[in-house]
Amino acid sequence: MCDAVVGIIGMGDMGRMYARRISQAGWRVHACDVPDKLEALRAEYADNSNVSILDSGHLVSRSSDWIMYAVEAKNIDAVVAAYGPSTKIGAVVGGQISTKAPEIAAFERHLPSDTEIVSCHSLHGPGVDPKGQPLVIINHRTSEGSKAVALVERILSCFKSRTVHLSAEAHDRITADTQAVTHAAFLSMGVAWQANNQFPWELPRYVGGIENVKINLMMRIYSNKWHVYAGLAILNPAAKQQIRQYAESVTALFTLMIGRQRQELVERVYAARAAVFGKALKDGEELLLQDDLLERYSLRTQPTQRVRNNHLSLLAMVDCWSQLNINPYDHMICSTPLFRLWLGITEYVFRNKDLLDECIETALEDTSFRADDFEFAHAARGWSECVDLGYMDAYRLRFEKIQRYFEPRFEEANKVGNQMMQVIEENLRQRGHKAE
Ligand SMILES: NC(=O)C1=CN([C@@H]2O[C@H](COP(=O)(O)OP(=O)(O)OC[C@H]3O[C@@H](n4cnc5c(N)ncnc54)[C@H](OP(=O)(O)O)[C@@H]3O)[C@@H](O)[C@H]2O)C=CC1
Ligand SMILES: O=C(O)C(=O)Cc1ccc(O)cc1
Repeated sequence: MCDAVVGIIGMGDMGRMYARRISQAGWRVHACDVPDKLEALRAEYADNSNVSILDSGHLVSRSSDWIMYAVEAKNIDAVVAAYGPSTKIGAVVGGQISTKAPEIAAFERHLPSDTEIVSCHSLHGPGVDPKGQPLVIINHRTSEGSKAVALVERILSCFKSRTVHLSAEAHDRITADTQAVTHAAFLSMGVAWQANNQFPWELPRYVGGIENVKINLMMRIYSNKWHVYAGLAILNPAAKQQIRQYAESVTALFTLMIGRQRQELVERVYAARAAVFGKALKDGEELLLQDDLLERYSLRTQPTQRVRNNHLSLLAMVDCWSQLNINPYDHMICSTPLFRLWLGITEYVFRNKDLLDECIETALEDTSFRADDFEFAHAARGWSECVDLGYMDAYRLRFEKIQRYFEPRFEEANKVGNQMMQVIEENLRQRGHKAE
């Protein structure tokens, strides 16, 4: 029974995805955006009688039973300050912000004290089918015997997502890893390739399934909006430390590589392997990914033979998890499609001893990756410093510079990347690797 009105404040990519699916399931949706987007939104929803575009968040707040804020993380405080006091008596409020600390702080600061707070986070982009993807529901403030959580669950059940209940704090700790650190690695790859003025798919050094994943996901991130990535890194209290550790792991391993410190490098990589992948796979359990599947998804026009790489970005990821005592498999409950691929290629390298030894050997003996690795280490430090200092504007400038460089190939990269993600997600599903 669709007996409640769903309010959506912020009709960007995520707000519109929610409005479309929730209204299709039969709920009435009251939504708004900034004034200069209202006309276009009214035209877009002219044929959808379940969606009403209202003039402002005041009108949405006073007429809706569950109000979901889907605005930029950096704006959440100002937007809740503006519309929060207009919340209908008895309504429940939540948000879609990727990091919950600033959202919850804004709710606590600006909502009437009797307003119940039940928030959510879909762990995927607006173009991904929510079916089977993790959906976090956060019961932050409800009264005894309240039906608020049940209402939100009922509204969101049309996504057929895999619901997980977490506190805001646990959500942020886990997504600092599955999102902020993961993005930091790919953002750094983009900076390094741009710094050396190269498109990796044109180089014989970057051939093979693992390289395809790196390139496609790097392109996917840079083709998106900077504010999503800046918000979830800079405003997540747990992200700073984790991104800093990733940068430190990259630097430490790179230093051992250029110093040709074989014994130290082997010991460090194998210690990290033992900590993260120490447990053997159980009977019947398989690797998340297979390289042959990934081989197909390349932006390259000419097929070429795979070249050995030291995979510094992957060695550093496992070192970082190990230094922070993180078991990435525990984080599958808040995994995005991107994180599953990242963990997949990392596991692929670390669970294959021959491949791992090849990485170490390449790291010590092959200097052809040095220039890229140097820029990668430098970039990882740069992103970490930017996040540490909390510089939104610097983040935006860094991000958009690289975005402009790769932009000519985004359309094609997104097509190839989407196919790759779909096939791999399907493959994971068939083999019973769920987002859990
Ligand atoms: N994109 C993604 O993959 C995902 C994003 N999220 C989270 O969802 C939230 C929204 O992201 P996304 O949809 O991608 O971002 P968008 O930029 O596409 O949408 C945000 C919308 O909110 C509008 N807005 C800003 N201020 C107000 C206001 N006062 N009243 C009404 N509308 C306002 C923005 O307008 P204007 O542009 O003029 O500021 C914009 O249209 C973010 O917090 C993000 O972290 C969560 C999961 C996935
Ligand atoms: O998969 C990713 O990490 C993405 O880049 C898409 C994304 C961005 C923000 C979110 O809060 C959830 C998913």
